[in-house]
Amino acid sequence: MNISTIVSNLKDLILEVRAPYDLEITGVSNHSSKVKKGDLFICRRGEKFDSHEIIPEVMEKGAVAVVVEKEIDLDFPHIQVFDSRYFEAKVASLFFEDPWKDVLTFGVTGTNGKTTTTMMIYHMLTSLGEKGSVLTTAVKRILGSSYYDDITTPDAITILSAMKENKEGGGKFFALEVSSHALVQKRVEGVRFDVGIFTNISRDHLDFHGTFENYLKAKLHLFDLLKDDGIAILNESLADTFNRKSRKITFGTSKNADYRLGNIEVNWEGTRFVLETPDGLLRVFTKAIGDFNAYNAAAAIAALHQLGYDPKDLASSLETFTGVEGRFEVVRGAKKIGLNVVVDFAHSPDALEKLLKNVRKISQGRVIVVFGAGGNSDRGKRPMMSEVASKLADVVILTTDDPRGEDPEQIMEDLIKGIDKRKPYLVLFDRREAIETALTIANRGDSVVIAGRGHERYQIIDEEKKVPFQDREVVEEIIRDKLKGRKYAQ
Ligand SMILES: CC(=O)N[C@H]1[C@@H](OP(=O)(O)OP(=O)(O)OC[C@H]2O[C@@H](n3ccc(=O)[nH]c3=O)[C@H](O)[C@@H]2O)O[C@H](CO)[C@@H](O)[C@@H]1O[C@H](C)C(=O)N[C@@H](C)C(=O)N[C@H](CCC(=O)O)C(=O)O
Ligand SMILES: Nc1ncnc2c1ncn2[C@@H]1O[C@H](COP(=O)(O)OP(=O)(O)OP(=O)(O)O)[C@@H](O)[C@H]1O
Repeated sequence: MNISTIVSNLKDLILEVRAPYDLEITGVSNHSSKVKKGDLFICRRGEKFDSHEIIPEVMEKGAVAVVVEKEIDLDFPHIQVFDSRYFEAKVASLFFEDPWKDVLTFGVTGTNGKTTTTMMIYHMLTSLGEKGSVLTTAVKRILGSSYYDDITTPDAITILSAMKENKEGGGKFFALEVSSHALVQKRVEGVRFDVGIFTNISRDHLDFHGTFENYLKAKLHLFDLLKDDGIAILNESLADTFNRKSRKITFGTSKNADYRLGNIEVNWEGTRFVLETPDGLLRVFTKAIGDFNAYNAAAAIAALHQLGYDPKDLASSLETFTGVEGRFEVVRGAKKIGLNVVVDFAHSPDALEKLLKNVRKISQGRVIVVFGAGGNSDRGKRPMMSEVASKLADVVILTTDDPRGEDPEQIMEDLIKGIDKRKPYLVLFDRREAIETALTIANRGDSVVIAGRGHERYQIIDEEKKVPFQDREVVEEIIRDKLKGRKYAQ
């Protein structure tokens, strides 16, 4: 691709071009560590860094031109644009040849359930023999190959190059989890979706969005990115917020919902419910535990049914969906010491409430919960989470999550504010000790819930130092030790 192609396709986004029109671009990049020879490098102003300042470094690494947002005196091929991030998304789509075209693309947003709903779509389609790819917090799989990354929704270049790989490898669909951060930072601006799903909204990420209205607005923007014949699928509670031209389909429990859920039953084996679809009644079972998973399944089924898939095929493929790592994940080995242990990613008040209500519903014994709160994030949700825990668990053990750059003592103070002091609670900063204590004080038949970090493989301390720690692995190690020492729950 040459500069001329970029200019003719994206002229409205460009302020000034100071580069030869026949200059060939063989790649696009946005981070100095990823620059390759022949690249067009996009300079961005970030929270921590301004890559306009490292142009000499990227030139040395082989970039042949740069995109700048600031007016700078530069004797090197460059294009000045109004908005680097928006331009990045559009130029990446151009460079990777609009890889969302002729491929079924799904974007899933919402406060909770994004990963699960996206993975349900992926599971149903692959079970039905379709080839495709998925990007979520927990699973990133481009056709056959998987990789791990902390970010939920990657940057525009990563997404669009993955979409191209998917399309070139014969992928017929691409399912993408879309965070509200990504929507604000224009990471998905270069994609057009066949289906956009909005699972639900409750308080989260207000540190980033400032107000709940901004948070909602950010999420709703997903629907501006639908293809002309794209479909918007919303939780019925959000139906009134939708004022776009696209086709709107709702799911929920009221009789107005297009896909109406009923008779939700949850046990340690999974979740069962009935779904009234526009084509008749469907009985659904999934091994993913939790009544909220019935809602996630309803959204996923609605999406595929609207695209023409047979609802019965969808329901039968969902039967083998076992859930997502770190989401209501039952640690099987805990049965050997007589306990139910659940590892879950719930890190918002709403998710914690739904999780604990479900565990309570299917448990005979007491419910003991271990959780903390992440640092450098929404402080207001911390006391709300402990209030929920005090209300719904018999014993609360407060511990450390990812403190990142924040003082764990400060985070703990925020958490303690919401605790009901008349009920049993403990404060144990060391997460391993907190988990071990929960497993030790639990009696046979009790349930221990370890919330907040789900599948995550390390804790982030001292701003960005990563210390290996995975809740499920720690539980398994403690159980092994207990079995060796024969310290069974009584
Ligand atoms: C606060 C935030 O969202 N930051 C995101 C943002 O980074 P940034 O552009 O501000 O980065 P920066 O470090 O200031 O750097 C500025 C520019 O210099 C470049 N740079 C920087 C350093 C360097 O050595 N060389 C270099 O070229 C960077 O590539 C960037 O272009 O844009 C980056 C690329 O799109 C993101 O990776 C990064 O996410 C960081 C890692 C992050 O943790 N974000 C979280 C808050 C987030 O987005 N979370 C949501 C999920 C939330 C949830 O549901 O829980 C997500 O989608 O993951
Ligand atoms: N539909 C739902 N409503 C409320 N809570 C849910 C729902 N689905 C999942 N949860 C809860 O939220 C947790 C995270 O689920 P999931 O990973 O699917 O959500 P997410 O939106 O992808 O989260 P994140 O954005 O943090 O990655 C689950 O472990 C469960 O406790």
